Amino acid sequence: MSEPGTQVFLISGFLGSGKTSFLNHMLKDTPPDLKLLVLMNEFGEESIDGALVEDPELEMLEISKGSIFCACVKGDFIKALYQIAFVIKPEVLVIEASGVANPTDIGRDLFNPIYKGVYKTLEKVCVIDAANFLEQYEVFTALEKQVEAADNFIVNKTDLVDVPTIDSVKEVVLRHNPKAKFVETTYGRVSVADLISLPASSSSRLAKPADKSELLSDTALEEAVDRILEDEAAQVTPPDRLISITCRWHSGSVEDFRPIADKLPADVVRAKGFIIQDGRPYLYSHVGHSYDIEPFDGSRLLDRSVNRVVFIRREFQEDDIRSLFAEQGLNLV
Ligand SMILES: Nc1nc2c(ncn2[C@@H]2O[C@H](COP(=O)(O)OP(=O)(O)OP(=O)(O)O)[C@@H](O)[C@H]2O)c(=O)[nH]1
Repeated sequence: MSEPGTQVFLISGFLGSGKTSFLNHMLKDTPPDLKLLVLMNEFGEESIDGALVEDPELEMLEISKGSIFCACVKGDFIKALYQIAFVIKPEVLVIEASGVANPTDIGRDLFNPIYKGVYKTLEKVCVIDAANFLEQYEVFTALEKQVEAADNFIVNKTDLVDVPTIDSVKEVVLRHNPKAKFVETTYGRVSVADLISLPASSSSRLAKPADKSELLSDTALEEAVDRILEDEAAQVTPPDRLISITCRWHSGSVEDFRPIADKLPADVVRAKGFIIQDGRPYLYSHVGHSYDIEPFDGSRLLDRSVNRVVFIRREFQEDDIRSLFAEQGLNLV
């Protein structure tokens, strides 16, 4: 019998398109005994998505502060893949890429000889925000790269648009990826079987962690990472110039924060975070020109000692956002 390998499933899609919503749906839809690992990648300096994953039992790794496909944290990504391939050895690895990722090189990364063929298959799904795609597509190169790289497309947020808009979105996607296949939905509710073929799970087939003597030494692994990063064909430059700003503060209510969300500079493309009021967390999520603040019932561990919001924007400055907090009398820490 051949050594069981790992099937890889990449979820791409622009900031706020609905990747985590789809991931949560997908996790409910997979057999409970399947050994599945999620690798979450966030562009923001601080991870918010980790707390949004609804399955408290889930095995999860997080790489924040940049895109796993860009030079900034690609080294961490390659090392994490090494650990996953030989120590964790899941049957399925689901990677949620950051919303600004350029996934062009993922195939080359996964099938690098250092992983000795452990990564068997790669399927790529791109989540599209039907309400914001046509506008974002004009501005952000990452979207074009994500569209070109994917096999399947989830056209999400169809509740917010009319049929001609959905048709226009698909037309643009097909122009860059003529083989694109589409599923339309809301809140990422898609039957996973329509997108990927998961292995029939059997824990008896699970591979054992490799013996330490079989693994590359730390130095050899660093050298392998350097070779991958130095590959001239690799696309390790971020496709779009964006920055992330993290704001933390202690006091204040949801209503104190709302005027800040109302007055955000127009170049903020995504903002999200948690506001704690009377010990209860509220999830703030801002995409495009609108936002929601709703009670959050997630079961994952959440730091309730501080309010924290991450803003992702195009202008490389933060004073205007910090001033909005000062105007509201909220002292940042
Ligand atoms: N109206 C509507 N809102 C949606 C839908 N899907 C997701 N949302 C909302 O859109 C926001 C972003 O959804 P997420 O699933 O966090 O998106 P994401 O792609 O993981 O976001 P990032 O990780 O920040 O890039 C959240 O407030 C969701 O509740 C949908 O189909 N319709």
